[in-house]
Amino acid sequence: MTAGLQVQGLSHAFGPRAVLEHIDLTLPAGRTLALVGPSGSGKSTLLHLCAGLLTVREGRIANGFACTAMLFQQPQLLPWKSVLDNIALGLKARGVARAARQAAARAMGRAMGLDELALAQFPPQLSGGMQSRAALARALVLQPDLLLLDEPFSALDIGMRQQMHRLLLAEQARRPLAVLMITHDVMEAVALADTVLVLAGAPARLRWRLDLPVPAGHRDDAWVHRQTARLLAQGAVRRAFDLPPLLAPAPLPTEPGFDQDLAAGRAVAPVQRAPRDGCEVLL
Ligand SMILES: Nc1ncnc2c1ncn2[C@@H]1O[C@H](COP(=O)(O)OP(=O)(O)OP(=O)(O)O)[C@@H](O)[C@H]1O
Repeated sequence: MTAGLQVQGLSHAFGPRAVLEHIDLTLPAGRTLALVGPSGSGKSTLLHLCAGLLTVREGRIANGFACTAMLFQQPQLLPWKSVLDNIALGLKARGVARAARQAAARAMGRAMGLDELALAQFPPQLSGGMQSRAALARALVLQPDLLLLDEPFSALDIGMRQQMHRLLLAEQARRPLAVLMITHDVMEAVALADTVLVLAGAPARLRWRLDLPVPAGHRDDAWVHRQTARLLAQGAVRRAFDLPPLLAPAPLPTEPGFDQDLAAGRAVAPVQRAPRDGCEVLL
């Protein structure tokens, strides 16, 4: 039985065009892994392969989680169903009786900040932020142990986005929910993830890995800003995003964090625990 999500030697091509090459990653229970990279680098392709929406042709993906849910860039709520019924959709598909699924959907919707009026409305009547809450509730009501996030918060303003982050972190504080997320927003990745992986190149490989030892629930804005600056100061990361070199590199923050240049020496060895603070690093 596979523990967590394991991706080994994964490559993918669309026709003659190679998109991903030799991707290795591991996501254990309760951890968050964020994939960042330039547009078109294959983040969605990798996520869709993990979700089973694309067929793996080279390499291996083993998903040992019992229940996987996914959130897309658009909330994708059914406009002809009430918000409550939208949240309950997955439970209906599982065959849960109407009264039980509505009770569970109501409780999750309320936990996501949707009041009775919002639950009774139809999706087009809600703001984008409320629709995002409904989409998150629809995923979490299934009690997934793996959540795949395909930039679901990208259209939200910064305040709304942070509210969504808090809801997600609250769920992770309650139970060991693993999250694999892709985002364009490096700061969002640093705010939420235990590990940030930078994907770049054509075909894309993992170029950089940053392990963040402070639990996401204990990070403040200043810490996130410093760690983001630290990541974006790395030459390999700047090259990945086609950013010009820094003229006068600022001193890197002294907080612990483990940077790994994955492009230098591709031999990926077993994952080991770093004794200093329990972060996992590729050695
Ligand atoms: N179904 C497909 N058929 C052919 N090419 C595809 C398909 N899906 C994606 N691609 C190509 O694969 C490459 C990677 O696309 P992908 O959407 O995975 O990148 P991304 O990093 O998620 O991009 P973005 O950040 O802009 O969403 C792109 O060049 C894209 O055009």
